[in-house]
Amino acid sequence: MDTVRFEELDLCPEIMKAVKKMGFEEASPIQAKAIPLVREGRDIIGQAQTGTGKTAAFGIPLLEKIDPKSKKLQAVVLCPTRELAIQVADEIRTLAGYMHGIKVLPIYGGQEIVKQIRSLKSGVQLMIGTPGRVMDHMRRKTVKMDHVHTIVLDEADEMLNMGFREDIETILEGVPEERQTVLFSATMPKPILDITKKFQKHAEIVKVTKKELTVPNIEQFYYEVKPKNKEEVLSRLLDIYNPKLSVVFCNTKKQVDILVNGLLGRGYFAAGLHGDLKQAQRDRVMQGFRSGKTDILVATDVAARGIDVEEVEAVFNYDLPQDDEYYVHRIGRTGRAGRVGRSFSFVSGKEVYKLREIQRYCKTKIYAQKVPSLDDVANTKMEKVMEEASRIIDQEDLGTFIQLVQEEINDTDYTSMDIAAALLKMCTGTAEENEVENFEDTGAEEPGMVRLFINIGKKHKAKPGDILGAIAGESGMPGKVVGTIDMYDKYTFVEVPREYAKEVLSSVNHTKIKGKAVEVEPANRK
Ligand SMILES: Nc1ncnc2c1ncn2[C@@H]1O[C@H](COP(=O)(O)OP(=O)(O)OP(=O)(O)O)[C@@H](O)[C@H]1O
Ligand SMILES: [Mg+2]
Repeated sequence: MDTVRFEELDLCPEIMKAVKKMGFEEASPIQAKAIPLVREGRDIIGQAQTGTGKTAAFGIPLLEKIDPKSKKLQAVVLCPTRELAIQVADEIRTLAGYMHGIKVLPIYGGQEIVKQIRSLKSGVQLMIGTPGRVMDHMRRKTVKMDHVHTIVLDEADEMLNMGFREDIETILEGVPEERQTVLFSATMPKPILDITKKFQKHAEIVKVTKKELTVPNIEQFYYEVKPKNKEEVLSRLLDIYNPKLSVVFCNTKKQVDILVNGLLGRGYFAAGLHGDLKQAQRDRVMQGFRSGKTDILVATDVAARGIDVEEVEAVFNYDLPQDDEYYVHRIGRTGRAGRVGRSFSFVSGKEVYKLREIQRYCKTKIYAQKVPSLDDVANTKMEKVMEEASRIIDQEDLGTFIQLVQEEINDTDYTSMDIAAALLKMCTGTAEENEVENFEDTGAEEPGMVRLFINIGKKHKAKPGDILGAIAGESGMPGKVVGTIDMYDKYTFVEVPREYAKEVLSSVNHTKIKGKAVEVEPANRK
């Protein structure tokens, strides 16, 4: 980052104090470039990568332009989503924390209009709103635009796309012509730039030039995954990378709901966000996510733009986005303000071509990765547990625990190794079941068969070619298991018809046969 200190930008002392309190040391490049121009009153089109501080780039000069003595509405920021309106209002309020007499109000659909009208009457100078609700207030005359001198369109390209264009036009027609109009986004597709001519006067493009549209501190990966395996692969990646917070993007509301249920069923703290939820629910979901109570936000593109949550360490494209720009915005939910992040995109079949197109558009490389196996997941969990165990051994007093283990050894015929292994197993938890349904290629030789790798216990030694009728008999399913393939001591590969596989696994667990069906392995055949 080019370094410009906030001192050099000549901010008013109150804002300077707030900026320091927020922990900003240097102005980001877009802030350094845009603040002086917006302050001069110029119309600008500001473009800079995700998470590089565009909000303060317009928020600071906007606050400086507000006359606190007048209680009239003076500036309006338009945002494409309700969550973003709330967030931008919060950031600007924080920036205004030491200023007196400035009222900032978010206005969005789904919130009680009567309450909004009451707040508006109390003299709001700066309104942050979604286009639909702002228009609504203009129609009701509960908002008067005649003293508005500045309008900001945050995520301008999104708002000017077909969906919002008319609304924006209507709003701008209601604002005095001598206004200043400022647009910001991380992406500015050419057609949008043409449209902006209609809204702005001699606009200057303020672009922080970078080759890539995405920030370099996000590592970008992709996985080829069949649609029905996506949930399993997502779980494995979550287990391996263990991100503090993650955002998972799906293309439909229905998929969001399905995935949230699936993840909850697997024991993850996930919540969904999409346009069919009531506003109160949406607020609850965002609050839960911001506070870390929910660590996986599953969302449609409503969460793709602008949302800033510090600890998001991973973004998943569960479905590949339809538009290239959306890829940029979605993955931009991580790696913000110089932090690092990772993005994982799932593609199946022909979508690989779409992914190539996205890479060309973003001018970045998205690296292909192999889906981690259950072994990889288990190893990662094991490593983490062992790391923590080493720390405890080195740093903590284990006297009483050692004594307890010793007593257990004296009372039983277990070794300390048995006890350590059992505890490790408890800590790491092994993923069993489910796999059969999810995993297509388990390396079975015959079509329609699934290969299982199971621990049948030493006394059940089976030879290659045996029919494991004995096990099947014990588990109450004679004749369903078809044959063994390989032998590794007490571990045996068996091949069973796909439709019986899950039943076999669970019945092997039920009977007294020691051990469990530990894994479904895509085994290497000779
Ligand atoms: N100069 C700065 N130094 C450090 N952090 C900053 C600075 N300016 C802004 N930030 C912080 O960086 C984060 C990202 O800022 P912001 O949300 O404005 O990004 P953005 O450029 O609007 O991204 P997007 O394109 O995703 O909307 C915020 O948490 C913000 O408080
Ligand atoms: Mg933003």
